[in-house]
Order: sequence, then C-alpha cells, then structure tokens
Amino acid sequence: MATIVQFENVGLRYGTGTETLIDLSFSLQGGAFYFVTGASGAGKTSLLRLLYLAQRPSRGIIRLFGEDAVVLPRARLPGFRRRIGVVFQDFRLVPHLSAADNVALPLRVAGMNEREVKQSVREMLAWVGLADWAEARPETLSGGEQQRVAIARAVIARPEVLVADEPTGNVDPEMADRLIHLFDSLNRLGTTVVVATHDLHLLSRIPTARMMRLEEGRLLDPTGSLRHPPEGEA
Ligand SMILES: Nc1ncnc2c1ncn2[C@@H]1O[C@H](COP(=O)(O)OP(=O)(O)OP(=O)(O)O)[C@@H](O)[C@H]1O
Repeated sequence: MATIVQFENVGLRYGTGTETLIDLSFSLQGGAFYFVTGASGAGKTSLLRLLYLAQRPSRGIIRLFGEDAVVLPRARLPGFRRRIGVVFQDFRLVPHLSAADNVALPLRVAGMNEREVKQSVREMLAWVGLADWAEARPETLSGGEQQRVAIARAVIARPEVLVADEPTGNVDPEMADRLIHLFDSLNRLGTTVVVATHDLHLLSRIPTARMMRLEEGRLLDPTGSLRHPPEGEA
C-alpha cells in the first residue's frame, strides 16, 4: 500500500487558545480503513477538517497524495478536494434539490455530460438502496435515507479517500450497520476510508480497521503502527 497522507508534528490552535491538536505524526495507507475515536472534544472533527483541507494547521507538515498540502495554492484546492469525499453527521444535503440532483452535484460541477450524469446517479442511488427515491426532497426522507443520499453524493465522483464525521450519529442502530456496510464495500473496492465515531459497536463491524485514538488533542499510537505501517505495507 502507498502512503497517501502523512502528518509530521502537526498542531492546530484556534485563535489564541491552547492547541486543540498537538504533535500529530502519522501516515495513512491507500486502501486501508481507519476509525478515529476519542471522547467528545478530543479533536476528531478538527483532525478530519485538516484531512479534507477545510482547515490549515498552525504548524507542522501535511502531505496529501505526495504533495505538501499546507502550502498548496488556493487555485489547486478544488482539484485536491475532488479526490476526497466527505460525509457529515447532519447530512448537509441541499434542501431544495431532489435526491438525484444532490447526488449529481459533484459530476455537474466537474462538467460531465447530462446523459452520463443521469446514468451514474441512477446506478449510485440503486447502490445505496434508493432507486425509487430519486425525485424525493431531503425533508421527506428519513435520517438513514438522507445519509445514504449524502454517501452517494460523496462517492459518485470516485474519490480516493472517503472521510466521514460521525456518519451514524443521527440514525438508528440498524441503519448504522447498513451504513457501515456501505463504507466497507467501498473500502473493498479500493477507497481509503476514515470514519470518526463515538459508537464503539461500529468498531467491531470492521475487524481489519486500524484505530486512531485521540486523547485531549494527542494521537495515541502505542504500537507505532500509524507512523510505521506493518512490514510489507509501506
Ligand atoms: N472553530 C473553532 N473555534 C474554536 N474552537 C474550536 C473550533 N472547533 C473546535 N473547537 C474546539 O476544539 C476542541 C476539539 O473539538 P472537535 O470538534 O475537533 O472535537 P471532537 O472530538 O470532534 O468532539 P465531538 O465528538 O464532541 O464532536 C473543542 O474544545 C472545541 O471546542
């Protein structure tokens, strides 16, 4: 597996307060599945925001897909962001667009022709089990359905990495299992998946996942495996 993300002594401070993230050094291997865990306030969301380039660190080095992401010129950010799909706890669908039009957004932004957009959206909605809900507005869908639309939107442009922040926080346990199954299927197709969660039950659903445990802004990595991937995987 290739290293696709590398953090070296990364720190993040909001305003003039103390550091929220402290000395993060780790690498993520392409094709692996990671869980980010830790108590509320430990810094999970902040870490993910650095990963999907919504936030720049206060110090340290972040390399993404082999390039220095901290000094990346603004003009190149959209190109990088397209390689990373993001899913949020609160779905963040566009309320006045149908499920199909929400899922189509990344392809339309990328300028794909309408015939291909429609075909891809149809396949994607079928994959998440919502083939019959293409024309539904988000407000008419349950939380689990909205999250499946959001997942379809996040992955329709085939990102290399999928980042999900508490994706099961607003759905019932049965739906949480279904969602994690979708992430697992994507991962098996080669997408690197990073899921932040409080839900310890989810962790057992992906036995091969690697754990990134945050405690008060520091990453616990007692075996060093996040810094130095197991032999043969570097
Ligand atoms: N934009 C911000 N400005 C100032 N402080 C912030 C900001 N975002 C987060 N923080 C602070 O940083 C710390 C870590 O927050 P973060 O949301 O990253 O943790 P978390 O582990 O995701 O928590 P939760 O599980 O409750 O979502 C908290 O003390 C929070 O108040």
